[in-house]
Amino acid sequence: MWNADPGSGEDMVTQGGGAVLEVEGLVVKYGARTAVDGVTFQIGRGEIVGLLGPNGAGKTSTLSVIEGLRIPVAGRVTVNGVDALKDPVGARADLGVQLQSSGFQPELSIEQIVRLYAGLYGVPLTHQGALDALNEIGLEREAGKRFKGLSGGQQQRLSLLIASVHDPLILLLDEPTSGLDPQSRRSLWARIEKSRRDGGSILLTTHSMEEAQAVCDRIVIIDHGRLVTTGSPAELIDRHRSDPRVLELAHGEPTLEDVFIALTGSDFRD
Ligand SMILES: Nc1ncnc2c1ncn2[C@@H]1O[C@H](COP(=O)(O)OP(=O)(O)OP(=O)(O)O)[C@@H](O)[C@H]1O
Repeated sequence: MWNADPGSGEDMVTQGGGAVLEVEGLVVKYGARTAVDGVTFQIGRGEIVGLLGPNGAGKTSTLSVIEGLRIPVAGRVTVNGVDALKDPVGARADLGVQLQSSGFQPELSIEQIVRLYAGLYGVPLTHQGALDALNEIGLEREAGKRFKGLSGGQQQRLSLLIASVHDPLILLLDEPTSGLDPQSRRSLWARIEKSRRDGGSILLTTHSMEEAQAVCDRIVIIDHGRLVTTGSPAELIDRHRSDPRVLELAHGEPTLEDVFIALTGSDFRD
């Protein structure tokens, strides 16, 4: 079910009738420090794209600009044809952003949180509607609890539900499965796949190469704020399988992780 190697990213974008997200020449600076240095990539309709890179590569900074939380020094972001820098509110209507746990109101119950965000996104839910939505992620019985009373896996499932409650065209997920046990991780993957089946596109970051290989149609690798390469997991492995650095790292058949380390180096990052 996962990673059926749908072909190159270019093909996906062309077949899908155009990109739903275009990032072009993005430059993000913090003072004198350049965090993102001219990154360009596109996401086609129904694509799951993994934005990968070592610590400090510029992934979160890139997502922050797409989400409208940070103004870039240069570049363009287009969400379903809308210039996200000129019309951030218009662009946000098509985005589902996974909030970090600290973003949720501590005094509200889970049901109230779901209904609050559904209302904000313009898809108000009744009491039963909220319970049905919670039932989908196995949290119906926790409806009266506070967010902090949920386990890590339950919190992640809830934040993914809230990010996707309005069926956004594009879901942006920053390390959606970090710290989760294998069961919760699989359940999150299933929900991500469901969003895609419903016609959505997903841009996610992860440090798990196993996850990227399993879930993503296409990988965009960045390092030191610059695009290193892009392609489906199978393409990246095929393209680099004879690279001496990959041959040295691989134990048998090369993996995406072997290619990733070969391309980004084995030094520790900040
Ligand atoms: N608010 C900030 N102020 C100053 N520098 C920042 C800030 N946020 C990020 N940086 C720097 O910008 C660079 C890119 O950071 P960013 O968080 O985008 O990387 P990342 O790829 O998401 O890293 P990680 O995998 O560790 O989350 C890093 O050098 C980081 O130290």
